[in-house]
Amino acid sequence: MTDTTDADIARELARLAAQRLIEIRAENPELDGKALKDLGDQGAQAVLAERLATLAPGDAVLSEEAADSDARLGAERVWIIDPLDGTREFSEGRDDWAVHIALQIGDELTLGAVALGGPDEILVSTDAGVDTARGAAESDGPIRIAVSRSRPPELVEHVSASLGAELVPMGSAGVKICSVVRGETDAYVHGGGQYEWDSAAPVAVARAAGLHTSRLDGSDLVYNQPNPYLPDLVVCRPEIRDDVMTAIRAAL
Ligand SMILES: Nc1ncnc2c1ncn2[C@@H]1O[C@H](COP(=O)(O)O)[C@@H](OP(=O)(O)O)[C@H]1O
Ligand SMILES: [Mg+2]
Repeated sequence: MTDTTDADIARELARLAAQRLIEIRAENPELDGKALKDLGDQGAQAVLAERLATLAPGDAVLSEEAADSDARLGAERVWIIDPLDGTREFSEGRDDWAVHIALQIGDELTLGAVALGGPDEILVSTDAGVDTARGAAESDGPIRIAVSRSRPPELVEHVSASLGAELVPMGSAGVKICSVVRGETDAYVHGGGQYEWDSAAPVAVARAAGLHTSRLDGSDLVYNQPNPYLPDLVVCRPEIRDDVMTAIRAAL
């Protein structure tokens, strides 16, 4: 199977799940809070599980919404998926949520597709143009750091203060990483907890766009590990990497 075909599968999976999520919200106007979160998580997971079984039979899957299995550790091909990232924002009727579809082959995160707030806006790491998207929206003002709107890590306040940066709150790790890809922000800094599915797909897109991606200590983000807990990361424009990493070191 070629990368192109895998990218087509990833895009299609992201599109179908995002479409389903839009339908779920429209069909259940009386629901809010936990009930809508659960319906969204389960509905998107069901679509993805069904389509993966058809489009990529034999591949292993690591999903936020499915039981984990050791089988993925010995598998050559592993789809790392978050059927609904930004669950809280989805349940509040906002559009800062995403569907994450990544493919790990062997030791390598080979591609990612991220649907942003619905089926019409999908970033795929293999698309021409991903690498030039951020150029259009460069800013001369202060560095803009995307940060969780519901639980901003304290560390980011320190990083922001030492860089003289502006914080831009939004939901979903995928939305935040893609905001850097699209030049709407300059960095995403996160610490304190997250899992592989929260970052794999958008990190693949960010790498394809030429952005810096790493753990807060500068080490590589590594996927398909026995424990999928991957609690911190930084994604930023390469031009500001040294300043951002210096500020993070001082804040840790
Ligand atoms: N401290 C933490 N521990 C575990 N997961 C966290 C976390 N902070 C953020 N996340 C996860 O990262 C995603 C983005 O969060 P945020 O919008 O606050 O930045 C959310 O994924 P889900 O919506 O898939 O649960 C959230 O659960
Ligand atoms: Mg998530």
